[in-house]
Amino acid sequence: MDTAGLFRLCSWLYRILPSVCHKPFKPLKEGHLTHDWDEVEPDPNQLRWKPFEIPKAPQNKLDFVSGLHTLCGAGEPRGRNGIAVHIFVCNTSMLDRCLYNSDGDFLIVPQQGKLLITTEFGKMLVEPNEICVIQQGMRFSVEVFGETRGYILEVYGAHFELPDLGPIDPLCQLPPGLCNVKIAIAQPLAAVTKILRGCTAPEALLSPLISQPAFWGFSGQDFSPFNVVAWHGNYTPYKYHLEKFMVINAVAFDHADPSIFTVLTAKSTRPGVALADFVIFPPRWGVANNTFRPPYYHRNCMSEFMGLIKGHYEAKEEGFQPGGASLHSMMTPHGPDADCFEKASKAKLEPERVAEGTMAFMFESSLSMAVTKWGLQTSNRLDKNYYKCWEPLKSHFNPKCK
Ligand SMILES: O=C(O)Cc1cc(O)ccc1O
Ligand SMILES: [Fe+2]
Repeated sequence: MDTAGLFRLCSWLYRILPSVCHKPFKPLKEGHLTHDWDEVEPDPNQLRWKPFEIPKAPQNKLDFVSGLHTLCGAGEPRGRNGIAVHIFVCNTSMLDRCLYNSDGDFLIVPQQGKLLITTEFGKMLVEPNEICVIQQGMRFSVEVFGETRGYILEVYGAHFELPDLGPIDPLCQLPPGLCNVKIAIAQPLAAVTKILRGCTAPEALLSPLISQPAFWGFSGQDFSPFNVVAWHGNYTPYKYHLEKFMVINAVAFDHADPSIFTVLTAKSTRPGVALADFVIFPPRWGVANNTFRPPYYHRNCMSEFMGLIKGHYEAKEEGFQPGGASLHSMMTPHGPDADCFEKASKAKLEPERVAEGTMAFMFESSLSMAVTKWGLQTSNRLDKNYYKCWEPLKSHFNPKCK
């Protein structure tokens, strides 16, 4: 039970047997999660990763849990203030085991492969271009159908909610803009009544425990952890199709801040400053006049982690690939690559489709994120040449020009 905004979040689950009947938890060596942000020296550079590699089954079988890797983050779960970005790569379903996160909430962004997620509230099929949120404490198990990859934003101490909409949330008309909860958010429909397998596999119920960046597990429960015959309440997992986002943009001139593309936000304790925003860059029209339409060059007070679900990101046609990522730390300069700059500077400013067939996203945080050892070294996916994409930029300043 928790509160977020004006709503008390709470659900009641009616079970065949209470969850409490189980053997003691034991620490487990599983996955590669951490919230040790001092593993390696901080790196203020613009960072970009090539697509994270998905191991091949059957030689290297990984499920959703064993294929989890922490890439970057800040803060920590004990103090209930922080975030982590994880990458998951897997090829095998979680068999006879499930997971809950006692530290925080997971916003899951599948990039390749569908996830069939069984929860205590019901099942959700989550495909690339959809996202789902599994909140603190909710047990779930993930079935996959081949090589699967995606991104996770974890928040400690806050829940995701719709961003404050200000003037685009009219009292007299429906629907309000951006991600409209009334028409768009789907919750699992039915309680699961008949998943009867219990936690019989070794260490079948896994939990990353507060203060331990590791999994704990128990086995020997002879009834299903999903033994819920009915539930009611508003604290549930949910999913959202990114195509349903109502995109708002500048229709006269200038480049609007990407916070207009915020799907969900997790508020920090400082009013107006997000612990983390989940922002998308969907297909849309670009119509602004007298404007350099791609993102401007900028340095700002947020950490910007970006991923690409499909297609090409408008500011970097090459190099930033689906299944890869980038991180621009606070105050680190970044912006369109030289190709994009040249093309957009010469382009005729007619209405044009932007980002057709594409879905890029950003996890933007007011915290200063550090990268893990896996991110900088072990994953071996860091693009050492990223900085070169800006090298061809040349000065066009010519005071004699009319
Ligand atoms: O850096 C990025 O590519 C993300 C971004 C996009 C945009 O349109 C404006 C600002 C911004 O940080
Ligand atoms: Fe940016």
